[in-house]
Amino acid sequence: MSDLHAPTAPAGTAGAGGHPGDARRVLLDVQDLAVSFGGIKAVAGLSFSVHEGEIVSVIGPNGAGKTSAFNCISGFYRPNAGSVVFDGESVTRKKPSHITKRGMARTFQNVRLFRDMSVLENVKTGMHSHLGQNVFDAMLHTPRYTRSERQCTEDARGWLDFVGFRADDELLVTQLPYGEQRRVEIARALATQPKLLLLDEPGAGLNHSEKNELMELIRKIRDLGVSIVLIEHDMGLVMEISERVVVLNYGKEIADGTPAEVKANPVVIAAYLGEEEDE
Ligand SMILES: Nc1ncnc2c1ncn2[C@@H]1O[C@H](COP(=O)(O)OP(=O)(O)OP(=O)(O)O)[C@@H](O)[C@H]1O
Repeated sequence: MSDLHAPTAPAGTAGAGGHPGDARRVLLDVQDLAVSFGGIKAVAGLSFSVHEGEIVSVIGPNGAGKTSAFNCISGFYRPNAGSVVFDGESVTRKKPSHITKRGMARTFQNVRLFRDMSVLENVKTGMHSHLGQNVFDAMLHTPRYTRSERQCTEDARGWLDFVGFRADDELLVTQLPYGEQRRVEIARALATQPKLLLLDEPGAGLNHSEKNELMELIRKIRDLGVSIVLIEHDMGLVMEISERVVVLNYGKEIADGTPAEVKANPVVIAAYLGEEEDE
């Protein structure tokens, strides 16, 4: 399997929005991010940062702007204001393909896989950003192409194995149960060799034992040197897995701290109680 390389630049100090006292290098720094849709301010001045090797959860009531923030950070939405600096480079308003190449990968709230492709082909699409093939190699099936295809298949199977995929990788993804589709999506994201992985509600639709396996997998990914940011509604999962929790309400962060700090924060409690009253 391909090696995953964590960034090797020297450690700096925590940037604005980071947790005080965290001396690890800041990998992602989001400052004053904003995006609106018509009159709706989905993200309204969000600032937070993520350090190398950190697991951070982003939580908040429904409609708080979590997915919109992910979409701005990963290039799927163009923010109206603010900045996103990733691994020392401004990636604000850059295309998703550019951001993926720089080392940021993501999954989606509703699994997004190529429905007419097999599991293996789906994972192989994650590798195209860093393959040495060109269109002539592919057309003429040169020895270089054949070699690289073989390596690609081997690596894709390695990632499927890593995420604990148990079914037949020649199946179409639509033939898989939901939990397995989620694993394939994570395998495809890992195949891009990311430094940072954004997971949008990875626990949604999973049963209790699948959620435990997911937590194990997230820790395994972090142990490769990959930083992880997850949006998640399952508070049990969030509190157990996260080193730090960023809480959003109305597009802004209202708290940023350890799970224990956030759980005891009256502003956070009020935001969630407000949600219950709205229902
Ligand atoms: N493409 C869009 N067009 C119009 N409005 C949008 C769009 N994307 C998000 N919104 C609106 O922006 C607000 C924030 O939505 P977003 O999905 O980011 O919240 P969220 O915190 O991820 O919510 P949930 O937890 O329910 O997934 C909502 O009012 C939503 O309706």
